[in-house]
Amino acid sequence: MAAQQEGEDVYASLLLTDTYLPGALVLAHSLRDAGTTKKLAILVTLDSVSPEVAVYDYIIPVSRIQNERPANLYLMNRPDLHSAFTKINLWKQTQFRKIVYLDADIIAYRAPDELFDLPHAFSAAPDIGWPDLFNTGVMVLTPSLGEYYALKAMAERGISFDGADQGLLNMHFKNTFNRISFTYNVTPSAHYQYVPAYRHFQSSINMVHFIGPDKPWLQGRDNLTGGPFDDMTGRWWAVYDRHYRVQHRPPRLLNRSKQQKLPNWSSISSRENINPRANMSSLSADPLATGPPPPTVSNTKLHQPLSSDKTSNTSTSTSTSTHTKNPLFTMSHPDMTTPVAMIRLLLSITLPRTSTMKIMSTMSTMNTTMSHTNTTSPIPTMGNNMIHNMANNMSHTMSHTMSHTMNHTMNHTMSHNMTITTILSLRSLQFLFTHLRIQEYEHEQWATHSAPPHTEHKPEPPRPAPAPSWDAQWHPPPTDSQPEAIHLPQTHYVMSSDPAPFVPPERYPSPPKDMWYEVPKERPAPPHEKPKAIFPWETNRPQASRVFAQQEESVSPVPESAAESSGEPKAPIDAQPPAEPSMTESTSVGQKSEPQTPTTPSDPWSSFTRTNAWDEVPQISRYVDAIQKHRRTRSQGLGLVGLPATGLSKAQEASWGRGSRVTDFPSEEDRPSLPVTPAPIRRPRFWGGGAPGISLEGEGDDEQLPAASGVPTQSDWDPIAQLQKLATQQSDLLLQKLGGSGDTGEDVIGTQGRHIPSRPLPFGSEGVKSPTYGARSSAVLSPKPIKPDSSSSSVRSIVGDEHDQVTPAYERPTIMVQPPSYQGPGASFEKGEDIPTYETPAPPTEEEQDVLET
Ligand SMILES: O=c1ccn([C@@H]2O[C@H](COP(=O)(O)OP(=O)(O)O[C@H]3O[C@H](CO)[C@@H](O)[C@H](O)[C@H]3O)[C@@H](O)[C@H]2O)c(=O)[nH]1
Ligand SMILES: [Mn+2]
Repeated sequence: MAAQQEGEDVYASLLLTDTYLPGALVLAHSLRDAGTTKKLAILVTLDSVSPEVAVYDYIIPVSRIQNERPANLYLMNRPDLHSAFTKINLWKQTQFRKIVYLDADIIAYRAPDELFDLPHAFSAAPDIGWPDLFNTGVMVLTPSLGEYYALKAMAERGISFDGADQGLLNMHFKNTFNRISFTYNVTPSAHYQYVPAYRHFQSSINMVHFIGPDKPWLQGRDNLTGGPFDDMTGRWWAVYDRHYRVQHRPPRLLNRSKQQKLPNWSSISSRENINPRANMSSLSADPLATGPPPPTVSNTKLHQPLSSDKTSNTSTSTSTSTHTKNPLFTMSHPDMTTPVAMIRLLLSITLPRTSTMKIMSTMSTMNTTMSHTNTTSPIPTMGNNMIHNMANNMSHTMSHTMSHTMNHTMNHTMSHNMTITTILSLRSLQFLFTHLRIQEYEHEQWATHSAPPHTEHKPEPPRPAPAPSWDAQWHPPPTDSQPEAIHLPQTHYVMSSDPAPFVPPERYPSPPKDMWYEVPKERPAPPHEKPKAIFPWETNRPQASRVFAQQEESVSPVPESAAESSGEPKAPIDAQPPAEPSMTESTSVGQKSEPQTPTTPSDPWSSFTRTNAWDEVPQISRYVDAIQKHRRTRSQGLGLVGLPATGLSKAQEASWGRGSRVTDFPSEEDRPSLPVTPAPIRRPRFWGGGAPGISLEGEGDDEQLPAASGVPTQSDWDPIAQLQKLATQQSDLLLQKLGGSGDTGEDVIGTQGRHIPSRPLPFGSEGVKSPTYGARSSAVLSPKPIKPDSSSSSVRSIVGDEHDQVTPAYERPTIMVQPPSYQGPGASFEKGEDIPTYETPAPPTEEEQDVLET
C-alpha cells in the first residue's frame, strides 16, 4: 500500500508485435505533444522489443500470456489478439501508484492527466459495441498483485467471452468498474458513426481509439473523404507526420525508375551518430506546421485542429530533438548487399496470393541462406538498387491483412528459428515495408497535386479529387462535385490458389449459454375411462390369492410353525408364508411393496387375479405327487433304501406348497451328508408337529416304503392296544437287560422301539435344556433307568398329548391318495434336479445322538 502511494503515475501502453509500433510511437508523441507531466511506460514482450520504443520512459519486458483456447477470438474475427491477455501484466506493476493504460492504437487529443486523480481502483469507458461493457483500450487502474493473480488465473483457464482481455476484464470487474466518459475513449467505427453526436461533442474529445483491424498505419491515408472517422484518422497521421515524415521528397523519389534514389539508411548501431536524415528531420520537424503542406484535402483538414492545439507547438521542438526517430531510417544499413532469399521473401509477401505457409517456408530458407552469408557483418545488407527493386515489386494491392499475417508469422518464426541478426534485418524489412507504402502514398499525392519539380518525369495520371468537405446539414452538395459513389471503397478479390489445407481452429466457439428450448408444458391427461368388458372373466374376475416373492421383501417372515398350522399354501419363498394368505392379506402385501403408486380402479395390475393354479387345481397337486412318488421310488432303487423316502409327509407337502418352493432346496448332491444313521428320521419332532407329525409320517411311509412283513394292516391297528403292548414290552425288555440277557433284545427293539441307555452326559451338558427338544429332554437328561411310565409318557408326548388337537391322518380314512393323472416330470422342476427329501439337515434324534456318542 505504501509502495503504491509512493509509486509514480504513468501512462502505459502495450506492444506485443512490431505491427503496432507506429501506433505506440504516435501515442507517445501525442501525449508528449499535448504536454503531459506524467511519464510514459510501455510493456513489451521480449520478442517484440524494437529500439524505437525508447520514446517511452520505461520499457517493461513482460512475459507473453497467450490464450490457449482462442476459439472465442474467431467470434470477433480477431485471431491476431491471441496474446491480448498479456495486458493483465499491468496489475503486476506495483512500482507505480496509478496507471492510465492506453492501447497502442490510441491517439491523445489532449493529455488526460486528471484521470490519475480518480479514487477508484478501476475505471474505464463504455464500449461502442456493447455500452454496458467497458472498452479495455483505456483503463485507469491501481496495480495490485491480488488482482493480477486473479486475472492470471482466469487467463490460464481461458475465461473470456471474446477470447481476449476485454472479455476477461469485463467478467472480472463486472460490477465494480467506475465508468468514465466516452470522450476518454472515442472509438470510431467505420460501420457506425454517430455524426451529429460527433459534431456536437467534437471539441470535448480527449482520446481517440482506432478499434478493429483497420489501424490508421495499416490503412494509409487514402480515401479520407471527410467523415468523422477520417477526421480522426487524419489526426493520427498528423502526429505521425510531425515526428516521422520525410519532408518534401521530390516525387521522383519513389518513382519506379532506376535513376531514383532512396533515402540513405543508417544502421541501428550508428543511428545516433550517423543519421543522414536527422538533419532533415530537425529542419522540418513538423512539416505540416512549417512547410507548405501537400495539397491534399485531408492534410488541410488535419492541419486546422493541430494548429489550434497550444501544447503541440510548445512541445514540438523538444520532441523533435529527443524523440524523432524515423524507424525506417534507423533500421537499415547504408551499404548493403542483399541475400537473395531476403529479396525473395519481400517479393513473396507483396503478392496477395502468398500464403502464410509460403512465407514461413521462405523464411526458413532464408534462415539457412543467412547462416552461410557473411557473419561478421552484424546485419545483412542490401544495396539501394535492391531496395529499389523491392519497391518496384511492392504491390499496392497488398492488403493490410496480408501485412498483419506477415508480421505475425515473422515474429513467431523469428522467435524460434532465427538468429538475432536475422531478426534485426527482418525488422528493418517490416519498417521498410510499412514506410514504403506511406511514401508511395505521399508520392502519389504529391504527383497529383503539385507541379512536378522535374519536368522530365511525366506526372502520374491524376486521381479523382476527393470530395470537398461540405456540411450536409446546412449546405447542398457542390454543383461540380463528383458522383458520390466514386469514393466508395473498391475491393479487389483474388481467387485463392493457396494449396495449404484448411486447418480448423482447435475448438469452435460454444453456443450461447443463455439459449434454451422450453419444453412445452405437459397437457393434463384425459380422464381415463375403463373400456367395456368383452370377455366374461373381465366382469367375473376371480380373487387373487397368490403372492409374488418380489412384492414381499418388506414383509417380516412369519414363523414357519404359524404357516404350517394355518394349513394354507405357502408362498414360493420360505420367508413369506402369510398366515392368512387371503385376498385381503395379499392385497395389503401388495400395497406395502408399492405404496407410492396409487392405482386407479382400472389399473390392470391391481385387479389382476392372483390365484395360483397350483393351489387351486387339484389335478396339478396330484400330478406333482405322482412325480415325487416316482422319484422316491427311483432313489430307493438306487440303493438309498435306508434314507428317508421323504422329509415331508404328504400332508406337509400339501401344506407347504409345491410350486417353486421345492426348487429352492438343495439337491441331493448338493446337500451335505448327514451325520446320521440311515434310520428313518422322525421328522415330525423336528417340525414340532408332535402327534400329528408322527401319524402323518406313518401314513406317508406306508405309501412309500414296501410293506414290512409282520406289520398289521391299517384297519387292524388299534393304537391304544398297541401302546399298552409297547409299554409292557418295554418293561419286560428293561427287566431282561437288567438281568444281563440281551440276546433277543435287539430284535425286539428293532421292531418295537429302542432302549435308551442310561449313561452320564459329558461334563457341562447336565441340566442344559434345549428348547427344541424340550419335550424329550427329561428322558435324555434323566440318569435314572427309564421306567415304563416314563417310556409311555414319551410316547404319549408324541402321540397322545396333542391327540385332541390335530386328528391324525390315519383316523381320517376319507383322505384318499388319488392315482396320478399325468406321467413324466413336472414343469416346476429343474432339469436334472431330484425331489428334495430334506428341507434342512435335521438335528440328530435321540437315537442318532446315541449312535454318535457310542
Ligand atoms: O498484434 C498485436 C495485437 C495487439 N497488440 C496490443 O494489444 C492492444 C489491443 O489490440 P487492438 O488491436 O488495439 O484491439 P482493438 O481493436 O482495440 O479491440 C478491442 O479488443 C481488444 C481485445 O479484447 C482489446 O484489447 C482492446 O482494448 C479493445 O478495444 C493493441 O492496442 C496493442 O497495444 C499488439 O501489440 N500486437
Ligand atoms: Mn485498441
